[in-house]
Formats: sequence, structure tokens, C-alpha cells
Amino acid sequence: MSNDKVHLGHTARKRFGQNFLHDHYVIDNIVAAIAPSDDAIMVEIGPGLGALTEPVASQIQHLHVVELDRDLAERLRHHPLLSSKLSIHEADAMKFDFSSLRTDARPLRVFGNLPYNISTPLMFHLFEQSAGIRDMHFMLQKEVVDRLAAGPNSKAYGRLSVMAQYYCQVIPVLHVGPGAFKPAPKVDSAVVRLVPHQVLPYPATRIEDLHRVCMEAFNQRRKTIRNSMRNFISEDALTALDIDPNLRPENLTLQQFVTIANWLSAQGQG
Ligand SMILES: C[S@@+](CC[C@H](N)C(=O)[O-])C[C@H]1O[C@@H](n2cnc3c(N)ncnc32)[C@H](O)[C@@H]1O
Repeated sequence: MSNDKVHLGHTARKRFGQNFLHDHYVIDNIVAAIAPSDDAIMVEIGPGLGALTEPVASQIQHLHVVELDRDLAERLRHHPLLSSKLSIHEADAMKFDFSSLRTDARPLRVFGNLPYNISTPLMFHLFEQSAGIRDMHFMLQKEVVDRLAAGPNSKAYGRLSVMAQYYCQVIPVLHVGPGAFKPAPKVDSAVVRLVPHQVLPYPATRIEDLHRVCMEAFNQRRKTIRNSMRNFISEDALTALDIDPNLRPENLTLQQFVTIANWLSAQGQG
């Protein structure tokens, strides 16, 4: 085993997606982007060995952390500087009810250097609870940030772009190379800021229908939507919605996806 896997006396566990930040310049930039504040309930996902936890906690009164690794949660409980400021939730963030942390009128602010193996489903889990969240800052694979932020007519545009932008404004913040982590991941990383819309710009009648339309369209992204959507909407119905059936899914805007999903919901066949 290479020494790269041992950081501050802890052996990184691959199954928990553990790549610990150790570059102080990068850490400072991330904390500056987060701009910790006491006017919200701050929550970190995957505090690990505390690379972000320590500098964030030093700027605020209290911080919730959600950590799945029992050993790391235990270390944090005994951390000389942090333990008095932290509420440690030893739990799986994928199943965690973040809204349960809202014990007063303040919104949540969520951040984390996410385990890359679960980052996409975890974001979907958070999008569903986004009404009570002011903002989220996540370290992700750069490719995922590119997909989150992509607009129509680009290669990176897909289901993740449409669903993320349905719920949030997406702002890429910082590019981070592999050397900032121990062990170093094989891919480039980036920090993204996600700001949930106060009022959804294009509300879907049934969110399941929007999921379905995106899924069916992007599963066959080289086909025209006339073909990839023929299971649930006819060419004539698309034309009646003022959407060209010859387009491919990557040409459709979020608004057009929602228009199709809402048409589907209105048919009562979603
Ligand atoms: C990429 S590491 C980041 C650690 C630390 N924040 C840092 O930046 O150095 C991901 C962290 O998430 C934790 N983790 C992995 N899966 C998790 C899950 N399902 N729920 C909560 N935490 C998880 C890992 O144990 C690890 O501490």
C-alpha cells in the first residue's frame, strides 16, 4: 500500500470515496467561496479529517456534520478544537433527512468535498429538499461540474444539467487539480455553488414526469425527439406545443422539457 493512502494517521477507505484535501491554498479558496455565516444552519457532508471543518468552524458558532465512517466520526468527537462546536451525525448522507436540522427559521447552507462515487444521487437527494436550503458548495469531479452547468447544444448537456437547473442556479467556482488531495484522485475536480431557486422558474406538475421525459430523451441522445419520445408523445402533439420534433434532446431548453412533462401530466398517463 502506498503511503499516499495514509493521511494524519488514517488509512483512506476507497469504498467511502475518501480523498482528503491537504493543500492549504485550495482549502482557503474553498472556505472563502463558502463564506461561512451564522445567519444560516451550516451543514458539512463528509467532514473526514476536518480539512474544511476546522477553518469553517473557526468562523461560526456551530456546525452540523454528517459522516458515515465510524472511525472518522469518533475522531471528530474527540477533536480538541472542534468537538464543542459540532453536532456529529454518524449517518449515510444519502438517507439523511436534512430538513430535520431546521430547528429555527434559518435556512440550511450545505457544503462538502463529496465522495465522488455517490455525488450524483446525493445531489438529487438534496434537490428534493432544496426548498429549505439557501446554497450548497460541493467539490465534485470536474466533469460532473461541467455537466451541471452545461447549457443546450453542448456535449455536456444532459439529464443532470436539466434537473440541476430545474432546482438551482449553477455557478462553477474553482478548478482543483489531483495534487490537492491525498490520495490523489485520477480525475480533475472542481467546486460548484448551487443556489436553489426561491421560486421555480418552470415548475413541473409532476416531477416524476420531468424525470421520465429527461431519462427517455437522453438515453437515446442521438435520436430526434420524434423517435426517442414516441412512447409517450406524438409528433403532432410536439408540434402543437411549438417544439420541433426534429430536434435532439441536447437542443431542448429546460423550459421545453418542462412543457413536454406538463403535457404528459395533463394526459393523466404519467
Ligand atoms: C472526499 S472525502 C472528503 C473528506 C474531507 N472533507 C476533506 O475534504 O478532506 C469524503 C468524505 O465523505 C465521507 N462519506 C462517504 N460516504 C458518505 C456517506 N454516504 N454519507 C456521509 N459521509 C460519507 C467519507 O468517509 C469522507 O470523510
